[in-house]
Amino acid sequence: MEKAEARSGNAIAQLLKFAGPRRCLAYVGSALAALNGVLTIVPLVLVWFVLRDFVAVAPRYELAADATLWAWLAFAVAVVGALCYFAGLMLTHTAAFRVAANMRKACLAHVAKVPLGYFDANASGRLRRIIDGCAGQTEDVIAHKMPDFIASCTAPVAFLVAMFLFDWVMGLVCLIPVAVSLFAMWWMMGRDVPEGGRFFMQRYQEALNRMSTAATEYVRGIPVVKVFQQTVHSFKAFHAAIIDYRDMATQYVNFCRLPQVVQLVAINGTFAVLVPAAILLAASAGDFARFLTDFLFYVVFSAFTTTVMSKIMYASEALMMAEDSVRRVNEILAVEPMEEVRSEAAEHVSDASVALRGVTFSYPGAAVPAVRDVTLEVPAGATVALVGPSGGGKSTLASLIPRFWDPQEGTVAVGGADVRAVPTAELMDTVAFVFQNDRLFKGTLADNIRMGRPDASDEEVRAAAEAAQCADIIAKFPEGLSTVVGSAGVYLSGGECQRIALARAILKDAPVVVLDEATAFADPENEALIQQALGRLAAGKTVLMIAHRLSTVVDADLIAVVDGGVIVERGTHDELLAAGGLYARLWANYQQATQWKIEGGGAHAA
Ligand SMILES: Nc1ncnc2c1ncn2[C@@H]1O[C@H](COP(=O)(O)OP(=O)(O)OP(=O)(O)O)[C@@H](O)[C@H]1O
Repeated sequence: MEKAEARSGNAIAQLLKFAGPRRCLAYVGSALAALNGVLTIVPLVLVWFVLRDFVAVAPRYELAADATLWAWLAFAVAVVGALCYFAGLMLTHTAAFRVAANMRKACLAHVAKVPLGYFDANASGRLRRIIDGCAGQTEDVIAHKMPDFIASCTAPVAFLVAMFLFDWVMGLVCLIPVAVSLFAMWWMMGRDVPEGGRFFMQRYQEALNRMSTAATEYVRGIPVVKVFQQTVHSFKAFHAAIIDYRDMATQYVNFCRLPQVVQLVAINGTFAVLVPAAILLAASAGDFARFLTDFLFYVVFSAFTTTVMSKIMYASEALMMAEDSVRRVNEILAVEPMEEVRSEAAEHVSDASVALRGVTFSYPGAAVPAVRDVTLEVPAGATVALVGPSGGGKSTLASLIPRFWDPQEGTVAVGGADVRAVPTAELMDTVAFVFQNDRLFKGTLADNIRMGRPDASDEEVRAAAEAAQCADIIAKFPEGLSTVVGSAGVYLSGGECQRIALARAILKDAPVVVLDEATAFADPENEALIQQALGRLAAGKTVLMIAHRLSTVVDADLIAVVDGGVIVERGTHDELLAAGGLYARLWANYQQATQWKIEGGGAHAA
């Protein structure tokens, strides 16, 4: 609730900045809306003139010569008012679309520059909700609510002026409910109290986010709940999120109860003050006919007040939403981008070596570093394996090479150049990264592979698929490489997805390959195919491999054992076995586990 809570006015100004030069459309649209607010009063006044003329000559109505003129004038002003409103809306809509589009573009352009590791901590669903949802919300605010709000504010001002044309005492009486209603609205939304509307939208959105995240976790975990016969309460986070949301909403409703009732009574109760005032004033009215026509004007106006105040109320709510949207979008835009080196200061990759020197890195907000003072040289063409207990820091080390994060201390060099000084495109061309759970995008298998090198020919895509042992996947579907991933009936197992991802990396043909080996493959057949694909990918390349199964690292040029964020041992397989340290223990455990598997399998077969 600190600096981010821009006031509604600021929020609109910040939103309009996204419209660029087109924000003048929003200003002109708002001016037209303001004019329309004034013009809605004028026909009421003119109709009152008609009434006054008729009352003055009653019952010889044909003598009211000007009445027709006033009536036509009222009609003309109403038409001009409607045209102003229409033109204003057209302009605010154009500005609103521009704001929403530019907001989306700014966020997308910015997230493209933030460290890739940012996406680990910020689920794609949450980012999508902010980028798309907030932009959508602001569209409605700029296009409709802002002009409505302005028109609704200028109308009472115009009325204040008009009021002096008639009976100003009755005019003042009519304004009492308006004043009470504005006070109630300020009470609900304007005050800087923690339970007030100003902060409600932020807390409401946060509670909703927590609830939807917890709900997703809950749905994902349903199989576990069923298998272990747990109740809903086992999902404490979901339950707590619902209770939290309920408490927050209840607190807000309790807070709003009194001011909302006062406001609704006030905006609907103009008659309650107008009629007694009229009764009191009638006794002292000199010209009763004139008094009656004035009274009629205020009767018509009181209905108008209700509409105006309702519009102000809804617009205020929308402005609070805009404020919240701006805050969320600003949160994204405030994420420190990864600096792109200026071309004159750029360093270029000269070979396929990788070197980490004195590297220390802590995740944002983490109390202890995930890796500490790590130095590791990987000569061009060598295969280095990172092994070690879970949580030791292997993936973190590997992720520093393609700049998922930048280390706080030390340097990471590829081909002799500090990765921070290598232009992003050059670094991405040099390093291929194969994740444990590589995702496939909605699109054909060929599109998914071609992402490795967009200008690759169909033949090259096919060759990469074959090298990655994908022949059986392609043969499985009648449309082969043109099969759309994610369409009905197209399901790829984890191992199959990884082979497609390997084909993508093979097609990319980058000289440095960072491999995060999958912990578990679906079946031995898949595993053997993946090993072959990995072999094809690694041939002739510099490979940094995070290995979970030690059988794959036996032939590595160097094995680095990572534990507690530091490299505790390094050497070849034989050297490390001879040293009898952590690696030797891990190897013994691994051998035992494999033995157990074989025996278990044998027993099962028997
Ligand atoms: N995105 C993240 N944000 C904060 N901390 C993280 C993040 N990713 C990993 N960590 C922490 O950093 C430490 C090292 O994790 P890392 O994933 O690098 O280990 P690992 O050796 O690759 O483990 P595994 O073999 O289980 O994949 C762990 O304590 C982990 O909790």
